[in-house]
Amino acid sequence: MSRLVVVSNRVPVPDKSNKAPAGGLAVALRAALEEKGGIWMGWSGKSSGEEETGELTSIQDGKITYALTDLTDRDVDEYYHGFANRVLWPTFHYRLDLTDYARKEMTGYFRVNRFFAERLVPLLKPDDTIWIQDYHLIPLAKELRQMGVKNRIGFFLHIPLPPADVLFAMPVYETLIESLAHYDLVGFQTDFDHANFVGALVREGIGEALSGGKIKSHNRIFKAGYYPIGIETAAFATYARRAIKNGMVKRAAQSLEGKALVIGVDRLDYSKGLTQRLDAYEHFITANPDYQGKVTYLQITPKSRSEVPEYEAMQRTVAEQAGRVNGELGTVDWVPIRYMTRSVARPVLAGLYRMAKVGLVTPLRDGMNLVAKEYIAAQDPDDPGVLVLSRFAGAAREMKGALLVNPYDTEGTSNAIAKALAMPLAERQQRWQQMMDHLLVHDVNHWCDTFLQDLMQMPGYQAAEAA
Ligand SMILES: O=P(O)(O)OC[C@H]1O[C@H](O[C@H]2O[C@H](CO)[C@@H](O)[C@H](O)[C@H]2O)[C@H](O)[C@@H](O)[C@@H]1O
Ligand SMILES: O=c1ccn([C@@H]2O[C@H](COP(=O)(O)OP(=O)(O)O)[C@@H](O)[C@H]2O)c(=O)[nH]1
Repeated sequence: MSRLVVVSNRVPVPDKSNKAPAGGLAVALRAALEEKGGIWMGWSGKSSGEEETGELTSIQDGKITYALTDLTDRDVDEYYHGFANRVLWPTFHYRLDLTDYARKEMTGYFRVNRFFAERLVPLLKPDDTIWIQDYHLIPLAKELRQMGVKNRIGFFLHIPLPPADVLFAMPVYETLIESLAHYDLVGFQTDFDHANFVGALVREGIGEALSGGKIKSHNRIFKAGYYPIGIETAAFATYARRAIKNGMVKRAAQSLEGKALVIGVDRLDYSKGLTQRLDAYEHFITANPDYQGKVTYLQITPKSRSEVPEYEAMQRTVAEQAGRVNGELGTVDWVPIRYMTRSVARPVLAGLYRMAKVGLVTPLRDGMNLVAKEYIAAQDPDDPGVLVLSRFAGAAREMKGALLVNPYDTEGTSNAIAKALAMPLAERQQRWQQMMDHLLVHDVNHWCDTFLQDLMQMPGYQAAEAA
């Protein structure tokens, strides 16, 4: 059986001192690695200062070897904060206004990808299956091919892929598209992302769609498809059921004093639509005065990528906005918004989701959004809450029982909050059941298995295949 080699920017190394269960992606990939045996390689999250680090740190856990590399300060700055998070992230999230393209950082991005390839090659065996994750590592297959690697290589993009008009505004788009042609399978989160990719190739005259999801481009035939990522649905539902015994969850429930809970959980990221969401909540409270003092909105927003200027600026904007709404609408015995920037462990999150009558997931653009799926998995079947979901989250392609909103439409989102809070039990149950049935089948193992099955069906790397 062929070994699996996963490469991602961040590597969820198991931490025995941390009792919190890992996220679904880590669990699914770990399960696949455990079954096949394999390697998970990536950045340690640490900087080695000015000097390039010599050795990979290797951690053995059962049949899995975690292989971690430090990066220099310059690498972290140019590759991660710079090109990945100031060019690729905003462009792929349709935010050309926030894209800050610089040639130096682009060079750093390609340099770090080559560095990853150099580190990976000595670890590889000829029949390993390689699965590369996300936008940080788009050029990695090309680098590996140049070093003679002929293994099957798959790539999964966790964030959206925008249409050609947006994508082509990025100065280096040709090189990145060409890089994708070195994979055997390229996976996206949704049918829209997949269609945008094929559309961009066709429009540029650099690719054509063949039958069976195959694509001919840059003298290669490879496959592209969509594989919406799932969560560990059944396990998450169990955490949520058990969470009522958790001390912190109990204290949170008592502190509500009977008020209806509305919850939002997002990294502090401009793609998550936080300012628009706060506007919508303010509008809801103002337009529905009967709810004053009867509802509490808890927004859990761990800080993220704080070294990137746009993220740092957002920390102030969102905190000030939450403070202003509380100042203007709050009373001596009611705070409309509880806003926190500390992260919350997943078992506690599961309990909070279950307690919440409304899950507010309103990104301006999101690859998938696992919070939307976790909120549904955590609900009590006898009294489920309602998901208010942005139509621009990848999750909206699957979660048909949600109240879909346009997050730019303040009044529309405000109306959806009101509708969710007033929704009769029978309708809530019918909507929830439909989504839960879907999530139980389309869980994270399903995502992992379908991607790997499709990858294994590819014939392997043949440079002259399409000639
Ligand atoms: O590693 P960070 O820079 O701290 O960022 C955290 C992760 O954010 C992104 O998540 C995406 O993947 C999710 C799972 O597929 C998806 O639900 C979500 O919509 C995406 O935004 C990023 O793509 C990851 O690489 C980061 O680790
Ligand atoms: O305080 C927090 C906030 C978020 N999360 C987890 O972070 C993930 C966020 O994933 P999502 O796909 O929603 O967005 P991303 O941050 O990857 O863009 C989810 O699994 C959340 O449960 C968490 O564990 N603690």
